[in-house]
Parts: sequence; structure tokens; C-alpha cells
Amino acid sequence: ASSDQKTIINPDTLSDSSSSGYSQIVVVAPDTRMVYVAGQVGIDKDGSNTFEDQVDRTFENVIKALEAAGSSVEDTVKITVLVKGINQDRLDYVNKKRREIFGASPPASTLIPVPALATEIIEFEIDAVAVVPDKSSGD
Ligand SMILES: CC(=[NH2+])C(=O)[O-]
Repeated sequence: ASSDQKTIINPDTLSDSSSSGYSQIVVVAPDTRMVYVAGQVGIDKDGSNTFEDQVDRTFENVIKALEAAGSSVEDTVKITVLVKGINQDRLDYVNKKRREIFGASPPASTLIPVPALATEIIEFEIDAVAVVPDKSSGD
């Protein structure tokens, strides 16, 4: 499913980002309710905090935030991905997760390797910009 208010453009003049689970350009319709989700992290205070677990929990938290605002992954237009300790394995995992979560209509994305996040234990953070689907369109 994709949002009626979100049009994806992946022009031939830019690199193909589809295998990395994001779009090069997303255009938002006018008169749209916008949702700005604060940076989410995925720390389990009592359990495992592997990078992969943090990525999984972070996406779960982003989805919870979107849904609390009446939005969804399909309605997400832009994400910022902050990665501590970036390497090929971490990038591959993030891209796989993005493909699984965002499917055929992914948001635009900026991925930024960072030396540190808010606390020493945090290795991954995502913020998101999304739209609220227009109920009058039948979604
Ligand atoms: C390269 C890039 N923009 C990303 O999100 O992976």
C-alpha cells in the first residue's frame, strides 16, 4: 500500500536506491497533515542490546509513534538514520530492515554515521517525517 499524498520519484539521472530500501525523492501533496517523529532508539534495559536488536526495536518504536499520530510506514516521506560504528555488516542490516519495513513505497532517507549518540550504549537512531492519510480519498 502507498499513501495517496506521497508520490515517489526515482529518476534515471540519480543512482538506484531501491536495494537499500529508500527512495531518492518523495513529493507530498498540498494541504497535507504532516507528522514529525522525534529520533527513536531501541535500548532494552534488561536484555540484549546488539546492534541488530537496537535496529529492530528502533523501527518498532518509529512505527508506534507513526501509528499514535494516525500515520504509518506507508505514509512516511523522509527518515534520517544515525549509525554509530558503521561498517558493511551494519549497513547491510539497516538496508535489509528498511526494505522489509517500507516495501515498494519507501521514504527518502539520509544516513549519517556518527561518533556517538545520546548515551554510550545507543548505537542507532531514526527520526521520521510522515503524512496523515487523507480519509476522504478512501484509504
Ligand atoms: C545513502 C542514503 N541516503 C541512505 O539513506 O542510505
